[in-house]
Amino acid sequence: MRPFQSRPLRGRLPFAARPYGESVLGAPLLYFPAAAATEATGLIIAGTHGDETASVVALSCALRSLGEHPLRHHLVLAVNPDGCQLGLRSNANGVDLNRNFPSNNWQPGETVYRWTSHTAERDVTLSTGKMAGSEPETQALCQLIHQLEPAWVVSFHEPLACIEDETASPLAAWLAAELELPLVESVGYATPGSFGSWCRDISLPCITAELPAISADAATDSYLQALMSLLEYHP
Ligand SMILES: C[C@H](N)C(=O)N[C@H](CCC(=O)O)C(=O)O
Ligand SMILES: N[C@H](CCC[C@H](N)C(=O)O)C(=O)O
Ligand SMILES: [Zn+2]
Repeated sequence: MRPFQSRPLRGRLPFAARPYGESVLGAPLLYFPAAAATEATGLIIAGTHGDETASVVALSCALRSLGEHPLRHHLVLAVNPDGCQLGLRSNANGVDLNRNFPSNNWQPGETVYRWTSHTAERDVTLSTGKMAGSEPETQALCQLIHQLEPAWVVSFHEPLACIEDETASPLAAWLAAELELPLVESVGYATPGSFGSWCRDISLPCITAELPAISADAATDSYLQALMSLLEYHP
């Protein structure tokens, strides 16, 4: 496969991003729209957890490597720009956005995560939000999805090193093969109020791509072609 864009020209983003809302701290929430959306157009998102930035950087590199080639799928590089800027899993309100979606299984109170992938216990606490869908980043993404009506979503996280799809769809199997990661039906623990839970409620196919614990540099090195292929995916 390509690269389409020669490396000297990959420094800048090829398209202007479009705002779809504002974060808690007033940062624009940005997406790159597909050039000509059809029934097969999907949505790719990353940076829901602001401390999981290898996929944000590697997807940006893939976008820049495609150059001005029309974008086939919509792309959100950073669902949680405040978290990305501050190095937080949560948004600026201390809410784990992937426990804040207005899904039927949303739960009030605290949620926990692991300090690093070498920590056995999940003992770092965050909030799930004052109510389901309380956060501007969550609300704006839900609204964007209702507006765009994508056929599927691939949601990038780190560092569990798997492709999760409860339906084991052809796209998930393809992505698992491209990224050389195992295809699983579940990440193995409950995630009430997660994006995937909300997608299930609205019957929107959702695949979670969990990269391994990897630097942005290594992710770009290892996954550039696969991510370019995902941006261009057509069955
Ligand atoms: C190790 C990392 N800080 C972490 O918390 N990992 C997972 C969640 C991974 C993710 O949200 O994509 C955890 O075990 O809670
Ligand atoms: N590591 C992610 C897993 C997400 C699971 C996915 N199925 C979803 O619903 O978003 C988390 O703890 O938030
Ligand atoms: Zn995550």
